Amino acid sequence: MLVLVELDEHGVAPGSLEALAWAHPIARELGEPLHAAVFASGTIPPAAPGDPLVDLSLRAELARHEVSTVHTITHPELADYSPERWGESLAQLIAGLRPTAVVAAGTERGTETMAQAAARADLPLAVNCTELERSGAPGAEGPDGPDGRSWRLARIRQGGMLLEDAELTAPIAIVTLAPGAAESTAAPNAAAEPADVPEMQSDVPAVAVERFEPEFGDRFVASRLVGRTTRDGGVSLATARVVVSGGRGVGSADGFGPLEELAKLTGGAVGCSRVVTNNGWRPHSDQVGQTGTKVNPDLYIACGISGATQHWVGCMSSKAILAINTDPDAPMVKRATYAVIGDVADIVPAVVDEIHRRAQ
Ligand SMILES: Cc1cc2nc3c(=O)[nH]c(=O)nc-3n(C[C@H](O)[C@H](O)[C@H](O)COP(=O)(O)OP(=O)(O)OC[C@H]3O[C@@H](n4cnc5c(N)ncnc54)[C@H](O)[C@@H]3O)c2cc1C
Repeated sequence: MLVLVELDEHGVAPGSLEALAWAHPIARELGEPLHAAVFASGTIPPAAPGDPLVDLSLRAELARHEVSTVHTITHPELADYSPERWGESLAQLIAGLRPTAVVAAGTERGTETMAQAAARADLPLAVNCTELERSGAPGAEGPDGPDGRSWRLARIRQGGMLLEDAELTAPIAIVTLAPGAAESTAAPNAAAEPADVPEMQSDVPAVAVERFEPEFGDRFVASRLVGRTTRDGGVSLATARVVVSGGRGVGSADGFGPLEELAKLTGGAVGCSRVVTNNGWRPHSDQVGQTGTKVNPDLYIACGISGATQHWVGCMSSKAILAINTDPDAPMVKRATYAVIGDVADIVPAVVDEIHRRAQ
């Protein structure tokens, strides 16, 4: 079984930690080793001695998730992200490895890469899955021929309004994990059973590293990165543990000042509803919901947001929701874990003042 592992500046990206945590019990159930694929472009810190491709902390993280082998995909054309090149690389790796299943986080990049890879490998793709298990006997014949395998899966559809049970028949199951559908914990006994994974140098985590160099023909068509804009610090909306989100009730772009301060004090990110982006108060990248980002923080603070279905599907996976609203009957208030009935322009500055007071 193969997991596409995305990296960020801290190592394995949060969505990929979830994908690893989700995949290893499935691999164990199948009695198969867990492999990881990483694109060794830019983000991987340099070399451990004798192992020039994957740094030690990354290997330790992968070992904690029972990964036995990491395939580092390297090519001069992969210095930057390119959906076509990533997809083609993954398709070539899949063709060589023939894993039973390939799993990626349902991030934008994970989904895009898996769609590219599946199309190039002529395999079906199931996105936003929450469950995956083999439903036929190993080696059983499926409609796709002797290699066809049957899988039962559950996946989230229609912006989160429908949980679908589905049957997938394919020689290799290509799936993405719905964001927030798994806890990003390490395997419980991974550290206790180092003998399960191949032995490496004593000071190097026991994960085998294999370099994979894809081939791109001269006429390979791919999009190319032409510029980069950096966010000024802070955490991303999709991975923030606290999201302070504002709706029409915030009143104006300036009304977001106290929300930004609260997000800063809680180490969180600012989100918003579509009314807010339609009004030009915040950029679309801040929008939470069906046509925005799906978030799953520990705490979602919904300020002056009614809780329309299209917004709710973007925040319903939050562990706790605090609604601040003047209307006690607003759907967001009814569904929230906690609610404060009042004017957002009074409540949020009061919370900010209280945090400052307690910090003194
Ligand atoms: C196809 C489609 C896709 C969509 N996708 C999205 C999406 O991705 N994300 C999204 O958010 N929406 C989306 N929408 C829009 C969605 O249906 C709602 O219109 C939108 O979420 C409402 O935004 P809101 O809660 O800010 O505004 P409103 O629904 O107008 O609610 C404002 C809330 O603020 C409260 N309020 C007013 N003043 C104050 C105050 N001073 N203090 C405290 N509370 C106050 C009110 O009681 C009310 O509950 C989509 C719609 C469609 C049709």
